[in-house]
This record gives sequence, C-alpha cells and structure tokens, in this order.
Amino acid sequence: MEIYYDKDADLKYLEDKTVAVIGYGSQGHAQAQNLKDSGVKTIIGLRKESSSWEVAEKDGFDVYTTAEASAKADVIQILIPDIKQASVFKNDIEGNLEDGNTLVFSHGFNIHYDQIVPPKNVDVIMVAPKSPGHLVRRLYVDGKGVPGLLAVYQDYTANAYAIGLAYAKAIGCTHAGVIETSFKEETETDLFGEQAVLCGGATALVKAGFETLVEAGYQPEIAYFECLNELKLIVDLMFEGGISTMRDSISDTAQYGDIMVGPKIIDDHVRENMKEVLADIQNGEFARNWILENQANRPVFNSLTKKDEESLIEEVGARLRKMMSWID
Ligand SMILES: NC(=O)c1ccc[n+]([C@@H]2O[C@H](COP(=O)([O-])OP(=O)(O)OC[C@H]3O[C@@H](n4cnc5c(N)ncnc54)[C@H](O)[C@@H]3O)[C@@H](O)[C@H]2O)c1
Ligand SMILES: CC(C)(O)[C@@H](O)C(=O)O
Ligand SMILES: [Mg+2]
Ligand SMILES: [Mg+2]
Repeated sequence: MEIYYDKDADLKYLEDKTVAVIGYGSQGHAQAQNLKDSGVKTIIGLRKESSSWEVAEKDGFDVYTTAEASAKADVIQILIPDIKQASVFKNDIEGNLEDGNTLVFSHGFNIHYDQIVPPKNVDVIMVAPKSPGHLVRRLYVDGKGVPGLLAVYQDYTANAYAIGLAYAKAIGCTHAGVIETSFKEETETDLFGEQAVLCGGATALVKAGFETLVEAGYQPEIAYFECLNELKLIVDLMFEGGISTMRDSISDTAQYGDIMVGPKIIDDHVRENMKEVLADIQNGEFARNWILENQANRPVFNSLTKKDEESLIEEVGARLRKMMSWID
C-alpha cells in the first residue's frame, strides 16, 4: 500500500484555480486558512444569514453566497454539515458547475448513500483529514499536519488524482501521509470509528468508569481525573509510540491490570455489538435513521445531547478545567 507525502504532490494543479470552500465551521475554517496560507486562491460560500460570514471576513476571505461562490470557483469543497449537503447541492451548487470543475468532499456520506448524484462532466474527489477540524488548522500552523484519505469517485478531466493530492498538500495532509481509498471505504470506516471507538466508544467508556466510581462513594473530582483527564495523557503516549511505549511508561501493576482486565471490559459481547454497528453502517440503516432523525427535527439527538451536557461529569470537569490555566 502506498502512502503519499509532500514530494508526491504538486501544488501547480491548483495554480490559476479558485477554490470555493462552502461552509466555515470546523473543517471549513481550517481547510480554507490552510489553503490560503499555501498560496491557493480561496473564497468562501455561505448563507447570507450565517454567523460564520463575519468570522470568515475577519480572517481575510472574500465571502459570497454559496451559489455565487460555486459559480466563481473551479474547485468546490463542500464543508457544511453532511445532512444539509444534498439540498444545498441541488439548490445552489449543481446549476453553477461548469464542465471540468472539481467537486470535493471530506466525507463520503452523501455520495455513498446516493443523497447527491453529481453530473458526469466534473471530477468528484474526497480529501478527508483524519482529524477534528481545529487540529487540521493547529497542526498546519505548527508545521506538522494530520493524515488524510484521498478518493476519486469520478475522473472526468484525467487530473482528478493530481488535483486531489495538490489539495491534500495545501491543507497539510501529505505532510503526515495520505492513503488512497474509495468513498465506500472512507464512509464506512469513518462512521464506524467515530461511533464505536473515537467518540461513542470513548465517551461511553469514560462515563461508565466515572459513574461506577461515584456510585461507589468516591469523590467525583478524583473520578474525573482518573477516568477523563488522564485518558488524554495515556492516549498521547499511544499516539507517540504505540501501545508498547505507553506500557513502558506505566507501572508493572498498571500493565498487569491492563492486559488482564482490558479484555474483560471490552469482551466478546462488546465485539458482537461492534459487528452489529458495522452492519448497520454497511446496510444503510444508520444513514437512514440519521436522515429521518433530521427530518423529524432531531428529537432524539437534542434530548440525549442535553442530558449529557447536564451530567455530573460535565459539571465537575468544567470546574476543574478552570483551575488549569493552560487548557484553552
Ligand atoms: N468536524 C470535523 O472535524 C470533520 C472531520 C472530518 C470530516 N468532516 C466532514 O466535513 C464536512 C463538514 O463538517 P463540519 O463538522 O466541519 O461542519 P460544521 O457543522 O462545522 O459546518 C458548519 C458551517 O456550515 C455552514 N452552513 C450550515 N448550513 C449551511 C447552508 N445551508 N449553506 C451554506 N453554509 C451552511 C455554517 O454557517 C458553518 O459555517 C462533513 O462532511 C463532515 O463529515 C468533519
Ligand atoms: C473528527 C471525526 C470524528 O473523525 C470526523 O469523522 C467527524 O465526523 O467529525
Ligand atoms: Mg466523520
Ligand atoms: Mg473521522
């Protein structure tokens, strides 16, 4: 398997092109600023009433409506929430596409689940940073960069790969490594990762550990440091040197607990649950539920998010983090 780095990508494929970044949120603000700092002509597309409009202008961008920006640009990167992309594409982008333009995504949801069907006479690619947007910007500024995935769904111009690699370079991804994938593989692995491990799995593990200690009568502040704060420090070591390096740093006692108890917590039952979650992603059940949830105005999303926002771990954490002046 090949991994592409800076030397494999040439920014000349974006020379003389205008990139419109549609949306100026988590990924939008990061990718747009990285593109600009890499010398790529970048404009922003938003709704007139968007609160991001002023922010993008303050950051030095020319901001237009989505339709205007799409008409002006050669490369259109759609970085608004997945669930809004299909209607915005239909109403504001599709009619403004010109022969040979490049349509870019950072997640394959709408193409893979057939919510967006692009015309045949444009390139359709994906450059998906494997990172939250704010770190896409922070690590670029630090001269580092986050890994990314590149996929080509339609190569109308025969330059889609080169344009994709140039885009990945401009946002800092080829600095850390870019792997080629398909829209299907990116969509399914990205959804699985965020649900089972990175976001769903990690928050459920942290909450279950915290609540077990608190229910047993231990101080919530100690439970917070133990189950949430220190997780970052342990994960940092895994990030730097893998599981073995992390185990080099912890005590033998912790390591014995790790290898003996870890598989009891993440047991066969949890692995079965993971397979079910993956199957629901593969057969479109998750996508359908998420689309319907939005059509119903997000009743489940809103009530469960609110419940977690009001939970003890969030209240204790907010109080403790105020004491740690180095946390932004
Ligand atoms: N958030 C991440 O870190 C991350 C990581 C990898 C991939 N992605 C993908 O990147 C894409 C963007 O996700 P995000 O989390 O950055 O989005 P976001 O929720 O941060 O996007 C908000 C932005 O979209 C704008 N917006 C909302 N509705 C709009 C509309 N109708 N017309 C024009 N602009 C509109 C808002 O004004 C705001 O600027 C998604 O495909 C997502 O899956 C996100
Ligand atoms: C940052 C994540 C979780 O990796 C991304 O996939 C997202 O959807 O926000
Ligand atoms: Mg995702
Ligand atoms: Mg992801």
